[in-house]
Amino acid sequence: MEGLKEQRMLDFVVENAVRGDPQSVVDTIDNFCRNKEWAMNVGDEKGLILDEVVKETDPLMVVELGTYCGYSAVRIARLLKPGARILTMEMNPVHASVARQMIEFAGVNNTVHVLEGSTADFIPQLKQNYGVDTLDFVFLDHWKDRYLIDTKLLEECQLLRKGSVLLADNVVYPGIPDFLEHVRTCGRYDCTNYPSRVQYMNKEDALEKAVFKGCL
Ligand SMILES: O=c1[nH]cnc2c(O)cc(-c3ccc(F)cc3)cc12
Ligand SMILES: [Mg+2]
Repeated sequence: MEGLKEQRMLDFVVENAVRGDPQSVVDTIDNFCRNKEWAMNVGDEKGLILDEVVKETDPLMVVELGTYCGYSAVRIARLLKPGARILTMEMNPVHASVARQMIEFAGVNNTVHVLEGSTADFIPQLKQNYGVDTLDFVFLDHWKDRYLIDTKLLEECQLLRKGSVLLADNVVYPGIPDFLEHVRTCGRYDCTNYPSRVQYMNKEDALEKAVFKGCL
């Protein structure tokens, strides 16, 4: 097996999925991860919960923290109405490159824009450099040590408004205790836990939804 797992995943999608069909890309990645090589996409089980929260939110402005190979960006984009936008941030240049190709293949590149670099740099730039007013939906799926810092940064940058929805992956495994403690006790969020399992494994995990109640 040459090269990186992520490159092999992209090759498998190009070989087996239907160009321009985001559902086929999602299904093919899940097939790859179940039957060939595990990878840390949010996956099909937690993906169904993600779908439900996206559909109930029906967002126009989405930010994703942690693109990886683009699976959840494609998964979210396939549910959005015309004019909706996803800005997704990825630190790892190889993953960002694979994600851009995955998003292009799925035909959602007019909806999804990959920002290569750190959330610490990009979040404070969203209003001025990316024309963002406030965010309707944020998917946190990057690194456990960044969830809380970045949530506070989103607040400080006035990017959240009453009703903004944060959805966090991995709150049980790998586990994000400081983030959970904050959103559940600071008084500014209404929280809901969605028990599930680690992608493609029989191990407990969960998603946490935190709806911002406004600054006052
Ligand atoms: O590092 C991660 N970032 C974002 N999402 C993740 C995710 O959904 C799962 C895991 C993960 C799960 C099981 C395991 F044995 C090893 C890593 C890591 C990340
Ligand atoms: Mg995750």
